[in-house]
Amino acid sequence: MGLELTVDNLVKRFGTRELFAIEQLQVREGESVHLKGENGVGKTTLMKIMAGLEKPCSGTVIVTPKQRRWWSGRIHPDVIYLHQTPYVFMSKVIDNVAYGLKLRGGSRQNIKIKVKQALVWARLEHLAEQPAHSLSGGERQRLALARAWILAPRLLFLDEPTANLDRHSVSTVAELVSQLLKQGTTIMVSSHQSNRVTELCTRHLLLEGGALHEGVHHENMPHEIDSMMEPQRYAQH
Ligand SMILES: Nc1ncnc2c1ncn2[C@@H]1O[C@H](COP(=O)(O)OP(=O)(O)OP(=O)(O)O)[C@@H](O)[C@H]1O
Repeated sequence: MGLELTVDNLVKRFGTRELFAIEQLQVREGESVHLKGENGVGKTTLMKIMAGLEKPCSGTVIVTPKQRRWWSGRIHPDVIYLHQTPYVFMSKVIDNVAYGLKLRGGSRQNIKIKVKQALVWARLEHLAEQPAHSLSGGERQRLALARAWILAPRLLFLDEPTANLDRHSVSTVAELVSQLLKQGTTIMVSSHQSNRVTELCTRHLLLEGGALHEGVHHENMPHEIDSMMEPQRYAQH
């Protein structure tokens, strides 16, 4: 059964200010969603609530097939939220990539193989031994994507993944996101403007004036973009 996330009557307030009230939203497996909206409208807050990292004031977010009340504090293992400014541990790049997989358990040999695959996938192999905190903005985004990729999420929230990146870095991030889509990962990406990553999306939502508006669907827009990568090389994980 496909993963489905359903939002019902979600309200978020900070003090007396109502940030948004969202009656209904469904995200189905395989979708690629651009969450658009001006700075400060609540994109981050909404995605964090959907990812189970923040509580709404009222309303529900339910994911099926595993029904779960996200704000009970439990994070769904198939859902990952990547922050706009990726957090890195004070350790080497390779250890940052391995972290989540080690928490999940598994043989050392298997973890080693997957970490290597993730580093190659995100084009970070040459930086494997470098301290993660010394990475550039673009490299950090790739590290964040590698850490997500290695855990094979079914739903991935990307919060402004191209903020402050130059054109080349945006293209590289777009290529990695394109790979994730081809592998079947459902993606919601927030950005106040269109860019090469949001262009991969077939569904567009606009958060404006505290309400969510459905945009245009481009059903047949391919997820393909020019890529120098070998697409299916590490498709299984
Ligand atoms: N913990 C908090 N307490 C009070 N206000 C908050 C809190 N978190 C966020 N806000 C406010 O809620 C509003 C929405 O913030 P949010 O980060 O969700 O917006 P955004 O659409 O993601 O913005 P941007 O595009 O600039 O990242 C902002 O005005 C912010 O200051």
